[in-house]
Amino acid sequence: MMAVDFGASSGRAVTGHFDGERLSIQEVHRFDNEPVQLGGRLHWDFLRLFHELKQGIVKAKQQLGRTPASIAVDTWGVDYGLIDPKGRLLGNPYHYRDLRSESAMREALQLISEADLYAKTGIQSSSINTVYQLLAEEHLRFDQNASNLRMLFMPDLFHYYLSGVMASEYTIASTSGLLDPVNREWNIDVIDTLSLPQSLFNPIIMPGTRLGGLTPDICSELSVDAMPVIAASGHDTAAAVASIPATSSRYAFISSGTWSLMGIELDEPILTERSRQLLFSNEGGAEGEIRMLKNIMGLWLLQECRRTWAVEGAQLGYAELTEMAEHAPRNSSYVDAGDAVFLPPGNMPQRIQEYCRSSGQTVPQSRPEIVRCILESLAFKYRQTLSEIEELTGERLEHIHMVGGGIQNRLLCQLTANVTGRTVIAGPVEATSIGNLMIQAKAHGEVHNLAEIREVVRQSFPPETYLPQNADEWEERYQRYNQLLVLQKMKG
Ligand SMILES: C[C@H](O)[C@H](O)[C@@H](O)C(=O)CO
Repeated sequence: MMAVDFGASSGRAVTGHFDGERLSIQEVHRFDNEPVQLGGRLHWDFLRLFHELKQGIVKAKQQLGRTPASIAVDTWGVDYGLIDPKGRLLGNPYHYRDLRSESAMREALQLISEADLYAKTGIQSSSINTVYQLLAEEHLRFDQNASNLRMLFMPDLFHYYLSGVMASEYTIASTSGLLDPVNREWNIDVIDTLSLPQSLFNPIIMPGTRLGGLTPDICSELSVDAMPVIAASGHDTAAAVASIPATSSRYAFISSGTWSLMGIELDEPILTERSRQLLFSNEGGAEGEIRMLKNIMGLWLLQECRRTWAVEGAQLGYAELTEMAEHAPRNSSYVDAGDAVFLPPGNMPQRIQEYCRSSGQTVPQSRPEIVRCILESLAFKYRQTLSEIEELTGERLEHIHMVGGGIQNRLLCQLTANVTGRTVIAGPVEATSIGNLMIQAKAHGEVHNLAEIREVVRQSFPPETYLPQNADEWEERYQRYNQLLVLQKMKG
């Protein structure tokens, strides 16, 4: 089998061999995912990404010596492409960090209240949500043809160009702010209230659905057989959560990458006014369960600092940045890693210093101090989010499973254990690709449910454990962080 995982900053094609007990994986192609600023708007470079996908298929066949048994694509959430009646893509998809949807969000909330929208869709209100992006869409506002257009989320868009089949896979559709989290279907009432054409939306399919084989064009272009295209779990976070090597059900998870998605798995959504105020979303899982989670800015803060420092002439690797933070002077400045001020691209070191200055804190000057401030602020945000999850569920969670590329930052894993006072179980790094591959294995009937998938992951990719250290010292520092946030909120 092969999985193609598109993250917000990089992508990879990974082959997987499942022998009935263990999964072994091989990365056959890795590539950068660089968005493009064009005419003041931020876009994904879809043609480039589709080319990289095809490179991945060619290299997978070379590595395996035959066409893989199947393929599935997963990507980040919320973004989409529009397809015209002739099946053509109407331009490069917009990037969710493009701020075009902010005004559309304000307009939408004139038509339906935030509380009502949350009760009907269970998604935290954010301008990145697909619902607001669609309302900002020129093609829908001014195009006579609007009612003949079809919307395909990023993984569905790749699957369409591989198989010719249009459909909306459940987990990715659940990131839109347009799905009813109870019946797991489009919320027509919301769609009509916002005057979006119903014809835009494709039928919802559940994870593991076979869409069809590769098109003859793709097969002849790449000299491969028509392997099945499977809509495994299109949303990368859902694929990552599916591969958590958990033994019990009472744990919190953190899917760590460009974003940190922190939450818990539930049978049914929590749609209370309190969960809305705390900015929790109810996204869909690989077996129809609910991932109640919060979007936290994550390592995007570090990625953007690294990009800014590169422009200043300092090419710094992530390991180097972490090393610097390990030896940084004692930090006492924090930012709220949930604050939307950090969403758009830009000079992040300056934005962090400005945040500390305007909140009356010591301003971190050096790069090591800024990295340390970021990592500690993330760990404190995880602690705050953990207590909110426990408040909403009424349960104490004994440990935290951390998965994804971000766990390679061992300092952040240890800080998370220290600040939360809980055991952190870290792994696998390639959780998204592994989850994608194992849901394909399920579609092939090789495994039957999430519990079996997690047993395979545990045996194949043993996780690492971090135990809390110096809990008292971190408890006192967390209280200071909390006071700071409360003050910030009061200052609005
Ligand atoms: C916008 C983010 O991509 C989305 O909210 C998040 O869930 C994700 O997909 C992270 O990869």
